Amino acid sequence: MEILGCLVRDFLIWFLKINTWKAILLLQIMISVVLSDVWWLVSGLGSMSSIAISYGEMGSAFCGLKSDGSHLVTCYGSNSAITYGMPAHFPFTGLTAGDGFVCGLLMDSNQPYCWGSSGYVQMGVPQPIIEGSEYLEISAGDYHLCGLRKPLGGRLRNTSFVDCWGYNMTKNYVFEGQIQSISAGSEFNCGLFLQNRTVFCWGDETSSRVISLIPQNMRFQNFAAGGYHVCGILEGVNSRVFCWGRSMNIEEKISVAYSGQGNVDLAPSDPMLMVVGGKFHACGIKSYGRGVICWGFHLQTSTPPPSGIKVYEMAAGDYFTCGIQVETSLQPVCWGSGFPSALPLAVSPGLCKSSPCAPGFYEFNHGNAPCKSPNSRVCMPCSTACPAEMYQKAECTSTSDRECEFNCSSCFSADCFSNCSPPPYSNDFTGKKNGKFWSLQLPVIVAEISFAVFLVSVVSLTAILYVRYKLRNCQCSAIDLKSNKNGGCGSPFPKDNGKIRPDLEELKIRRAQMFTYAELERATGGFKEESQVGKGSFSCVFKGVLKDGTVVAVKRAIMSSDMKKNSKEFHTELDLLSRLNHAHLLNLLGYCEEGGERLLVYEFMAHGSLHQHLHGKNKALKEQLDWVRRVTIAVQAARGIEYLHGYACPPVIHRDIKSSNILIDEEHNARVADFGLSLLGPADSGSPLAELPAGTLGYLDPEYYRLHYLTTKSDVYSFGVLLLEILSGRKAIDMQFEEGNIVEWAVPLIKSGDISAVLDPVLKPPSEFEALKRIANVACKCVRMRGKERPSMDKVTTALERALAQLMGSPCSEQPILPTEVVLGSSRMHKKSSQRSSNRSVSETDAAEGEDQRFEFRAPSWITFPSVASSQRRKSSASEADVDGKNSEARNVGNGGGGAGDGLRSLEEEIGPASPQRSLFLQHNF
Ligand SMILES: Nc1ncnc2c1ncn2[C@@H]1O[C@H](COP(=O)(O)OP(=O)(O)OP(=O)(O)O)[C@@H](O)[C@H]1O
Repeated sequence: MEILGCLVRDFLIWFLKINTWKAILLLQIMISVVLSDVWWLVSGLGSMSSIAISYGEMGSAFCGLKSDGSHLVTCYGSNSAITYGMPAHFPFTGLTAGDGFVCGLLMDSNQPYCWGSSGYVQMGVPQPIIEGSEYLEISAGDYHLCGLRKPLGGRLRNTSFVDCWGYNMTKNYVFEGQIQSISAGSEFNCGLFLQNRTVFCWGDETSSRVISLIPQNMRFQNFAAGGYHVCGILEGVNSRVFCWGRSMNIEEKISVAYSGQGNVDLAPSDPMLMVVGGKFHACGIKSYGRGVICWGFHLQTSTPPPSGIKVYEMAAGDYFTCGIQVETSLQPVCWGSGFPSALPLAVSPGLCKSSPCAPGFYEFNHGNAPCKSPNSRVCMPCSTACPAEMYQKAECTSTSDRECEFNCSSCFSADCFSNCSPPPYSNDFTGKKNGKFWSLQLPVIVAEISFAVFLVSVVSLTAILYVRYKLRNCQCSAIDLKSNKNGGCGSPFPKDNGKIRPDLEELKIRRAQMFTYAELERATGGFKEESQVGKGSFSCVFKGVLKDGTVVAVKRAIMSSDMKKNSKEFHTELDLLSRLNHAHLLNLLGYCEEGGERLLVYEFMAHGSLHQHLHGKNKALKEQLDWVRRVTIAVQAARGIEYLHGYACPPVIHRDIKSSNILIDEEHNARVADFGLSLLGPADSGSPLAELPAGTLGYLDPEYYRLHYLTTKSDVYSFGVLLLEILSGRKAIDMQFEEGNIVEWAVPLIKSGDISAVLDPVLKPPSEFEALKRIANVACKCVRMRGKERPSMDKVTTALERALAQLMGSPCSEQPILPTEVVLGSSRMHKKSSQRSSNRSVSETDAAEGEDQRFEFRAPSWITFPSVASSQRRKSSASEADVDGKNSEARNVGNGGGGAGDGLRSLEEEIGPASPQRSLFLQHNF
């Protein structure tokens, strides 16, 4: 509701910002929805078309079928493997492209042929291929290609066959029902059933959620998959676009707005002829006038789509899109980021077909015929019915598009007026024609003006009332605060009143406060050495006392030229950080940014860090940390991380879970610190999406370190190392032992059943030894080499809670009684949906189900949830038994935990190089 309120308010503000006349026109246009029915054509990130765009680390390249009708291909771009490796003499029916490669459907054999380079799809005719198989359409995702086989007759006429090649996809898929077309997204594919016009998808939906979000009852004319979303044009009169997936919704808009890196526009309501999908955006050709409109994510540096031109064919790369303009000798124009805006080659505006154009299409002919063969032609979809204010001058025929003209007697848009106005210098008001014009238009204009005045009055009145209402509310809350606290003296954060200590709980749910450098300097006694309580790689931490008596920890960045950061980004990120709110996260209270100084102000943790307890010089501290305390700390830290992954909005990957970032407060409760620091890391490359792995040696997830594949499971790995550290009392890396790496030392011992060899010799083994065994098994699962095989944090938390209950001698470990029940953010809002297809294929069903490794959108974190009992939470965890160590560890022995070295070696072969841009986009924005 709050979000809706914000949107309505934003809309009103924006509405008032634009001038009244425009506002009225807009309102009228909104009121008059154009009813239309269209046939059209689509092409996506990888769908087949006469043009295709390859993208990726090797550079981008545009390929198209030549405009002379020869069906030969021509390419342009910075990926030389594509431009030089292009098979110049093979005629193709259509093209598609993925990350680093382009594929064409060979005209002669109807088989795909690829060129460029890909670690996953074989270049040439992809292998293995069923001999003699012929394809109707091909479509490429990031690292795979799929082909829809030509339909068979007989009893198989209602069965469709799709063959795929590439990363995680090499399979022959069989579907019940006739598929009209397919379109590949980044790591998934979708198809449109011919009969019931529903879309189904299959593949990996981890990052996109396109499978679980498929609209069940919507019928589509056609559709296109993008990187992490799908957009389709709905059947019916208004040909509206409907999109689903991760990059297209309102949460994205909010999260991207907070990250300050770009914008997310929502899908338009205009009738569309065609849509294409880029990595995180989509573009469509409007049904009338063939203008382009784009939505979804766009970087702030993106060039907007061209206006005032007619586009006939479109294809999308990752962050840009190109279209063919017939008016400029069939040369492509491009917009977005990372590609030239005009390309020096002429390409066909559509695929040549040998059959006559179907109803709703007309034969394209713009001077010279685009197809060489006299019997083939490019068929273009007819524009939809004429928009409001226009009447149909000529119908769509087999050779020409529908023609519409403005109806000058019912103008209400600027376009219409300018079209209907008499030409300049003939403004003769006494003229017959003009006299007629004005006699027709005058009543309309008068009505428009009266309506405008009325509308402006209503909107202004509403705005004034709204502002007054808000102001009154603010005053009330200020008064409330005053009266509630300290007999009405001072603001809730009394910077200037040294006597009043602010309520920390209240601070938690508010944004971070800005401090002056002088204030913090005073609080820490001039950052004197005695105030220093810790030191990190990039900062020193000082204990300080604010003017009001609040004890705080002030983290002061060590000054370096690299630390210069865009001030706006700094604020945006602080804003994000200050929205995290959980009992087991260290709260950010404020910040200071003055000159080169960067200071963060946190709650002070009286008992320092877990690292100090486990590995500090004071041995007594380690002994004081008995098994119950250690496991309690583990449970609480797990809850904090679980919140970051599952409930913070946008979710946060911590990236630096380690014992020195687990702080212990006055009541001996654990708090995860340094969260979101990834968001505060130096931004330098100009591209918001490029960054190198960061973290601490010994805790760093090998998958992330080696392949830059960053997901929430990277934190799970680090947490596994932390668990081993808690159990053994050893440092993550300690070269005084023969086996210096804790994972390589502990995992084989645990797997061989020798848990006692791992336990900290400083403590006696507890009577409930099984509980520690359970935790050791959880730790082993967390440090598995492949992220997909690690449990998610919610499952880890549940398993640890049970172990803690057992350790505390609870008679029923299914109902753990916890020392400190989490108060905030522990309600599970969304049940995770399993990876599934709405129309399962035969071969899909035997595919192994991986662990969840994804982000999910949750209610915003600043909305606090009622506490939910652990047993309740457990119900939503699907397969915790696996985490609990009661089964299948043996099954996973070969998966890495035991043989870390082997796992690392085979990792790059087994796991695709997650596009760093993709993972970092997710990391930054979701
Ligand atoms: N809020 C706090 N209250 C009390 N002590 C703190 C607080 N924050 C940090 N410290 C202490 O300061 C130390 C350094 O913290 P900091 O976050 O700067 O570095 P780190 O996480 O240990 O290392 P790195 O920056 O290399 O990751 C911590 O280990 C802890 O002992």
